[in-house]
Amino acid sequence: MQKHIRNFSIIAHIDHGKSTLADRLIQECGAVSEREMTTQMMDTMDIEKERGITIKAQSVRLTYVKEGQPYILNLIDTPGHVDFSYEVSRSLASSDGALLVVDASQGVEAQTIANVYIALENNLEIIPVLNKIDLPAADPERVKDEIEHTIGLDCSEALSVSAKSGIGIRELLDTLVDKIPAPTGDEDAPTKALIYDSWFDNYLGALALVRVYDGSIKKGQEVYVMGTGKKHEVLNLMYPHPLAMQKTTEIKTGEVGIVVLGLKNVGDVRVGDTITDNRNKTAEAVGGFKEVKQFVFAGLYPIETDKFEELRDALDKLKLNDSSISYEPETSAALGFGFRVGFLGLLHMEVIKERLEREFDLDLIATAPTVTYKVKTTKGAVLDIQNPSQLPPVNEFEEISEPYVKATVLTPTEFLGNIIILMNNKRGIQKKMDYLSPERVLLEYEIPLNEIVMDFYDKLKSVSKGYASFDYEPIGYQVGDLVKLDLLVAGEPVDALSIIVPRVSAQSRGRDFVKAMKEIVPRQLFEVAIQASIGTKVIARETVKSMGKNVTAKCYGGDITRKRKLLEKQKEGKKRMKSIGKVQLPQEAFLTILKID
Ligand SMILES: Nc1nc2c(ncn2[C@@H]2O[C@H](COP(=O)(O)OP(=O)(O)OP(=O)(O)O)[C@@H](O)[C@H]2O)c(=O)[nH]1
Repeated sequence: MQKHIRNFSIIAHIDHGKSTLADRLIQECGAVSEREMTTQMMDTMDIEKERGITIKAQSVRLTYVKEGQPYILNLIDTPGHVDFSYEVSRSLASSDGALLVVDASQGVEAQTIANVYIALENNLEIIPVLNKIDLPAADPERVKDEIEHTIGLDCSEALSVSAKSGIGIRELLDTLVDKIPAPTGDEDAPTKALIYDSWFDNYLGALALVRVYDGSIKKGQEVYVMGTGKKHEVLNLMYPHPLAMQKTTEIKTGEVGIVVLGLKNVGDVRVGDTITDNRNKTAEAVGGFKEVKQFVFAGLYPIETDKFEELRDALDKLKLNDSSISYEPETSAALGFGFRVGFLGLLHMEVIKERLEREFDLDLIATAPTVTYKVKTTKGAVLDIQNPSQLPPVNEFEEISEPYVKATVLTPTEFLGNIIILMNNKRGIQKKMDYLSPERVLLEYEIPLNEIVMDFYDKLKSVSKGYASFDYEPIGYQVGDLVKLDLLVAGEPVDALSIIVPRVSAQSRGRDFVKAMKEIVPRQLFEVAIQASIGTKVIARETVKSMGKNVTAKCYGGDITRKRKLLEKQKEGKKRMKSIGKVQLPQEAFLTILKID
């Protein structure tokens, strides 16, 4: 019965307690035993548990009994980090309501606002929930005012809870049953189900997590996937659960479930696609949501050149689970064969690189991340450039455009000055400044995305002692006065180190770049010139002096084990080095540009 189903997501700024709240709801509904209960049940990947962040949205089906009536609750825990906002958008597309969790000791932050907008776009019933009221610093009244002021959401009936100690959890469950609308699909219409997540399981193959809008999906049914135009037999059906998925024979109207079609490739059950009955097709697919789009691109190269095929295999396997990466082979004169990989953002890039190294035992060099530039050539073509070294010569193009974003920053007022300086340095244009209270202020900027994919987060954190929060959304392209800056090591241009920079700051960037490189390039047996150039014009130069002697000379005789250790260390260091011509460069040299202002 649809009237006893509630489909909802939990949305919040990072660390405001979504995963902890999900744990508590799971526990309260008795979906896992005391013994099985671990913290952050819904964060199943190792990296998620280690970093304490949610990367993939997860679903769980719960049963809650209110006044003797059992209700089916389909809960979706969503990630809070901006890189993974498309996960939020697809979770919300399949929900009827959202619990908006706000840390009562902190208040509204950048992702609180961003996620509420996605929920509003999907016409969801939003229930404000003030979490962490057990903390002495909790100030629910102030935070309610903030929510009303920034988002315009009525907070008179907002709930106060502590996900940690369990205060207010029953009331929350009762409220969501009362307030979140039940699904309203047509039970007799042809099957219509939205795939809102898919992943690869080693035993079962590609799995599709669906929300059924009309009709139902039955075991043994012949279904038709509208986007791919292929028909498949439903081999199995399950209800989602972080520990033990429960088998079923039918997923009914309004329900959420996992469909097993025996497919080898997740590409056959793409997120956003619609499943219908092969003999009785629905007229229209379910309306979509934000497409996954890669914003950040970087070259990934194996340190050992013969590992290229292994890297390809590893990427193929990762893609089975994380369809949000893109990759194509590229070659670099300096680094050999590798891939240009597209990511959702910098955190996503870090996570993928770490998984490739850890799960597939690869040593990789990542080049500096970059955005997609649009280059209009003199012949009238528009090229998408995701690798600075591929920018055509200056006389072959008319203009370069770069992607811009609307950036929202929330900060305690004491850091306002620092943040304005930072945003100006990053070419940001201020669009709004709104005091939420005498202590907190909201800023909106238009800013080139490229400035953000460099080390913006770290800088923002350091100028605000970690208190400012930040979110962004793309707003299209603008023409920029940009040039390519090349780096030469011992007279050789290193293509993997080229970057695109604004002309006005090219000179100073070039100087800082060579200075920083000088610190990183180890002394060689000969003198090494490090130069920055624009076209053929050298604009900055530093020299790394020759070393000549063996490092053990430092040991003044004596302790032989110390000598041996040093030699071993030197050897170990060499393994992680990359030879560029005659010069050995360490891995971090390729990310030097991220370190300079
Ligand atoms: N004191 C207190 N701490 C809480 C409460 N709820 C969550 N926390 C803590 O806050 C931190 C963040 O909680 P998470 O549940 O991981 O937050 P999240 O919103 O899921 O974070 P992401 O998954 O990274 O987006 C953890 O250290 C929790 O233990 C609460 O009610 N009271």
